[in-house]
Amino acid sequence: MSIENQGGAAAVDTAVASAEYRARKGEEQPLLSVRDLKLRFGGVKAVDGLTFDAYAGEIISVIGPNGAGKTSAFNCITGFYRPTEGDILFDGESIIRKLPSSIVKLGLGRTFQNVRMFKEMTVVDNVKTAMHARIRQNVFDAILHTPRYRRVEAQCLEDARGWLDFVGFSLDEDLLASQLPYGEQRRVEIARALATQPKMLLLDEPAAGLNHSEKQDLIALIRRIRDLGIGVVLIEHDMGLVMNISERVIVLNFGREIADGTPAEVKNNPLVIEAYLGADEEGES
Ligand SMILES: Nc1ncnc2c1ncn2[C@@H]1O[C@H](COP(=O)(O)OP(=O)(O)OP(=O)(O)O)[C@@H](O)[C@H]1O
Repeated sequence: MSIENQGGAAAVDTAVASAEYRARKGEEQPLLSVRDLKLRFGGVKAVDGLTFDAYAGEIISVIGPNGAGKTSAFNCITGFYRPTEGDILFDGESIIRKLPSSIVKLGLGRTFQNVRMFKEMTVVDNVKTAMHARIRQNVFDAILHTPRYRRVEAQCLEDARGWLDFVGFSLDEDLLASQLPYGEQRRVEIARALATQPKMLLLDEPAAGLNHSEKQDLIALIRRIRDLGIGVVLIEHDMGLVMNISERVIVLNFGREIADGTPAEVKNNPLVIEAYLGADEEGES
């Protein structure tokens, strides 16, 4: 895979994005701050001293060859793995000892490389379930179906439909998740993540398995999410999409960050070119 000659007419004005980022750095508190993060699996350094900041309302991509440590880093940030060393601050608070469910409640949502939904539940119920992560329903209200319970449920239903609409889901909300084509499952997964009301959303390979037109829809959707003021951090192998949409790109190789800059900056970075060429050569041998 090459990272050269990617991007396109619709790519962000990276010079402006870069200047804005530098102006913000030091002035504004980052929403997410990853500090010298390390994760080892036995002798393997999956993440090796990763440090970066991410801000609200910004689209960042984390790229790197297979095995570079991208998903491991995401799993540390979202509480699925406990890092070996380092710290992760979200909204100024350390989250490295928190459970994934608590991290979601703080406002850090995510999607997974392989879609994770309740396959035998309807689409709309899948989204409502995600909302329940934030809503406290009294067990007696639930059993007795009190007016309070019915009011909260009605609000959940309305919000779930709102998020399905927002992601462009146009099929029947009462279909089972297992009945959906793959591209629609991906949309609903993003609706589920949005329903947790994140301040920041981590998307793990959102374009994987999508066709060209679905990718165009995804690009528009990610921009709409950013326009809500939500920070978006994505891991992605589709370089056309990355270069088109990202305001900033962080490049990992062997668990280490080798570049952090605008798409134009990283595309021309010799270390990045070498990392990708090396990966291509390994693939060919
Ligand atoms: N649960 C695990 N146990 C042992 N080693 C692991 C585990 N998860 C990841 N690794 C190793 O850690 C390194 C980083 O893997 P990781 O999946 O984070 O990379 P990645 O950049 O997300 O790769 P890809 O692009 O292929 O998804 C690899 O060497 C991988 O083999």
